[in-house]
Amino acid sequence: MYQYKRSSELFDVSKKYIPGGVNSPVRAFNSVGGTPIFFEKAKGSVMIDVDGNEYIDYIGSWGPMILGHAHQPIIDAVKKAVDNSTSFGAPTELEYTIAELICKMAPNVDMVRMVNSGTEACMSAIRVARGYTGKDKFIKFVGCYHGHSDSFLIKAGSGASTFGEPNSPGVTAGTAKDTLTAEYNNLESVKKLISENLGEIAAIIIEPVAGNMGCVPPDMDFIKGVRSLCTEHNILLIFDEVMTGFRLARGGAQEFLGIDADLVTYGKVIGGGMPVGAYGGRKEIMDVVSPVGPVYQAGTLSGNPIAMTAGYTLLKELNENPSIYQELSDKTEYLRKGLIQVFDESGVNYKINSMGSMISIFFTDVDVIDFETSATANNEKFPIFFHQMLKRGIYLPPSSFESYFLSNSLSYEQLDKTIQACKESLAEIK
Ligand SMILES: Cc1ncc(COP(=O)(O)O)c(C=O)c1O
Ligand SMILES: N[C@H](C=O)CCC(=O)O
Repeated sequence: MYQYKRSSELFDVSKKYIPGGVNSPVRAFNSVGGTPIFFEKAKGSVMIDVDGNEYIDYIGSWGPMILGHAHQPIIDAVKKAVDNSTSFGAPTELEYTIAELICKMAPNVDMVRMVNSGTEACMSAIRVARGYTGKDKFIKFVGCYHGHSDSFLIKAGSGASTFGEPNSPGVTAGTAKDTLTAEYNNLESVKKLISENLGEIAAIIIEPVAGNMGCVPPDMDFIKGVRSLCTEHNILLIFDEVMTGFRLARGGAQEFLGIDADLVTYGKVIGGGMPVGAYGGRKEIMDVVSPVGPVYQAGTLSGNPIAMTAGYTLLKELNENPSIYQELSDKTEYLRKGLIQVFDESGVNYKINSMGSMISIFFTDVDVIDFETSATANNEKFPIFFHQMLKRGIYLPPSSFESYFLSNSLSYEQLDKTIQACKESLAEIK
């Protein structure tokens, strides 16, 4: 029987010094209730909390733990790197090495600039698109999340929707007016915005496989149509690959879907769990970035040697072992089939979406194709399921608006345990 005594104590004292006791809102368990679990350590796919409870992890630090926690080659490389200093604030050879590797792995990326988070990467990519095209407006999709910079907090997914604040106070009307919102998987909504704002749109930014309204794969006609519209109207297509980059395939969603982007943003994965982000694209576009061009973007700790070491070690392994992607897909498919079987037996309404190693369960009977349909699953069943799974040692994202991320360190035995836990949990929510 799991008990959360120490987590509870830590949550109480944290709330005194940290807003809501957490450093990022989705961690607070607000939409599922109860006490957030405070963790002490993790190895592979198992996380251990401060009360000594063990969980099979389906968050993977929100994506980067593709090969599992405390992956030995990353730990060894980082230990070695810290001896040489934790930051120089000056260029290092490693920055060139990882940039070259990213450009080799990712299609349409000739140049890449490192930043410190996915938010910074997306914010900078929009600035570059504006600087390159000389236009101000951009289109995003309802329920997609591109970080917490002002212009993205308009109908945003992830924590913003979980907390019922898709439009955040603090974002001025002046900023919001340049963010146009279309419906995911609805090409007509994109066409309409373009025709209403002809010649004014710099970029369309999209999660090519959405993960911040749960996992919502793109309809291929839709995503191809978005690409064509961008080409036709001189709009830059920005793929936000903070979740999908180097996860769906070596070349991320661009390779996985066979669609070319003009700019791409990356995040957590390229830091192997350290705080990193990056944006990149064709040379002619990236040449507008300072100090070559006039678009200013900087970062004191950008290209941090420890983060670069962790990221390079992970990317190198992914690059050299493409079978990892097949293994991950096979495991996700095994889990999906197992879940379908126990859900069908249970009689509980559900939909499961998955793509590559991203998967989500939705407690709804409508196909989940956009934010509106995803929101139908944000109901009373989800918190019950979440806590039933938790007490059986399965750690899922504490919000119905998040994707699960599988790690290749998951064993088939752990997947079976998860399916069995799901079967038992469903019996509790009928
Ligand atoms: C698709 C996407 N873009 C951007 C971000 C923002 O990244 P970060 O939280 O590192 O700022 C996230 C995750 O939070 C994300 O999932
Ligand atoms: N959806 C977000 C990242 O992928 C959730 C993580 C966070 O905002 O803390």
